Amino acid sequence: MSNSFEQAKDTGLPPALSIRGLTKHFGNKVAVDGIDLDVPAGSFYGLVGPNGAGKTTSLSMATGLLRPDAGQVWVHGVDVWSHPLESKRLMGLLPDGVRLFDRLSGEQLVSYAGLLRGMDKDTVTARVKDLLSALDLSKDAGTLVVDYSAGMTKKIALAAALIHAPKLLVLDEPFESVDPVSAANIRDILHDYVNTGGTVIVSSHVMDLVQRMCDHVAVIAGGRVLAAGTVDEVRGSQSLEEKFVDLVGGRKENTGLSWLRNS
Ligand SMILES: Nc1ncnc2c1ncn2[C@@H]1O[C@H](COP(=O)(O)OP(=O)(O)OP(=O)(O)O)[C@@H](O)[C@H]1O
Repeated sequence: MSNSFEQAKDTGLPPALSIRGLTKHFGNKVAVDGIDLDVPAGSFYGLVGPNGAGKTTSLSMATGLLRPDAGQVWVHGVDVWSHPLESKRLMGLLPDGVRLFDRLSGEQLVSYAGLLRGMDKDTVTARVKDLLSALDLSKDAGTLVVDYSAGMTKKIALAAALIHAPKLLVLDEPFESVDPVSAANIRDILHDYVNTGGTVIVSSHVMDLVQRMCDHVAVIAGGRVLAAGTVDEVRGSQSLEEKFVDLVGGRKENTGLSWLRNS
């Protein structure tokens, strides 16, 4: 894994996201244990790890939503915690499980996100229309978000994250509950975004998806980075799923739950 200074030497640009020594405790529990990570600008970066690995906590701290106990984070060279407004302008976020203003319609919610970002009304109106259409939500534009399904809610939150055309998109579990056609549409949008200079960080439990979709990956477990680099560097001659199981361990022999067997 290169550090931010090597990255700067290679491309003349700072990484899209650079993390050093990021740490978070909850009581006695170490949720994130001194993580270092560089996400190159223009990469499609997967973040994978078992349940409770520290992915959401790391992404929350990296994006200014949760104050770290220690460590620093830069987005395109801007310190997230000392320059919150400037860094947040560069980012679009799809957080995991954060409540939306769900008494707004989908159209109102995305418009509100654009207006909050200081965009003019005409641009917001045009982009909302484009986003709802690209995410197959046009016919539900007037429905209250509280009445959306889980997958529709993910998609409208993604639209709100995209409206200001950020340079870095951070997506926590974006495909959870999303149907296969919508997921394919979202992947197309994200690939197009990366091909035109954006950077995407996506956390996921679906190794096959990360292997196909991402060019870089970091494996996190127990609040530490176990491996990071290009997908090919990390997986070597194995599939990403096999490598993940090797790195993380924890496969159980199927000897338990005898009471669950019918024969
Ligand atoms: N607000 C909190 N209070 C106490 N403990 C927390 C809190 N948030 C997270 N944790 C703990 O920190 C650890 C990391 O949690 P985190 O949600 O970051 O994991 P994750 O990798 O995103 O997991 P998953 O894949 O299941 O979503 C877990 O042990 C979790 O129980």
